Amino acid sequence: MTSSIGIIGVGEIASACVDGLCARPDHPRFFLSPRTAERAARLAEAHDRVEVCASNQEVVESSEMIVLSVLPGQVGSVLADLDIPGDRTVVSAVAGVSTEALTPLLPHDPTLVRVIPLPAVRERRGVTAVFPAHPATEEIFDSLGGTVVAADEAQFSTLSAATATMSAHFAFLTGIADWLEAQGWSRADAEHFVRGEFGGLATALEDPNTSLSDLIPAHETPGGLNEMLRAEWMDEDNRARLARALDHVHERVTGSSTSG
Ligand SMILES: NC(=O)C1=CN([C@@H]2O[C@H](COP(=O)(O)OP(=O)(O)OC[C@H]3O[C@@H](n4cnc5c(N)ncnc54)[C@H](OP(=O)(O)O)[C@@H]3O)[C@@H](O)[C@H]2O)C=CC1
Repeated sequence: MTSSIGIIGVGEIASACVDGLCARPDHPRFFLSPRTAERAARLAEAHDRVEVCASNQEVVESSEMIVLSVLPGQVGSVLADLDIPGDRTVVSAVAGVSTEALTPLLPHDPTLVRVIPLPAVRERRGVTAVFPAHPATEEIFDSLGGTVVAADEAQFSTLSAATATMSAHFAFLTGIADWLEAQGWSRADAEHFVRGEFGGLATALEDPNTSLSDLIPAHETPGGLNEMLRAEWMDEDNRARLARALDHVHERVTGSSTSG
């Protein structure tokens, strides 16, 4: 595995990666940007071989692989201040900023890989999209839960669009709790019940031998209540609206620029 990883942008997703990787006793050394001092200090205190550098450039000097995990609107100014040698690998987690947009910001032409890590990497259960194929990057993210490698950047961006569905999932669960509350349940009981109902379904998702479409009949009785709700709620119109909403997000992520 890569022996040293630098992190520029020690935010939510990068710290989830560091926590996840540091669960392995043989984890790489980490060199963190000093910008988010409190979070970087927590990571350095929690794990062996994790150091906070004096500057972003020191992160670059110390690391074989540099994970770039700032917000899309920050990436231009962050890279303008850095000199990244051509023998480094830059792994960009920055959403929606294409290789074409990043390349002019990396004049020494380091290897550039794009990834979409998800928060579950912290528990080593996050499947990360990677483009292009890059064995060292895949090894890192395989150890955090798995990877899918896109054949081209257009295909990669479809997974970026798919990640936009997470909060809608929670909005769906909130809608069920809202309905229960409107029927007279306390908010606490309604939420407790919905959390239990859906938390229990995670196990079904973990079985790779059952396709998602097979999980539908596995969770309904013919002519039963689940079938009734699904047919009325997730009808053709609703599925088409979901596909259209994904199209719109996809259009947004593919029309990217470094100004985010
Ligand atoms: N969260 C997620 O689930 C996912 C996020 N992403 C992408 O990953 C990137 C990071 O997201 P996330 O972790 O959620 O965002 P955060 O806002 O939590 O993290 C961004 C970090 O970058 C730091 N930063 C800003 N400017 C600089 C700088 N000049 N030098 C060093 N660090 C700097 C910020 O510090 P400060 O707070 O001081 O500004 C902050 O700690 C984004 O592009 C996002 O789109 C991709 C997949 C999933």
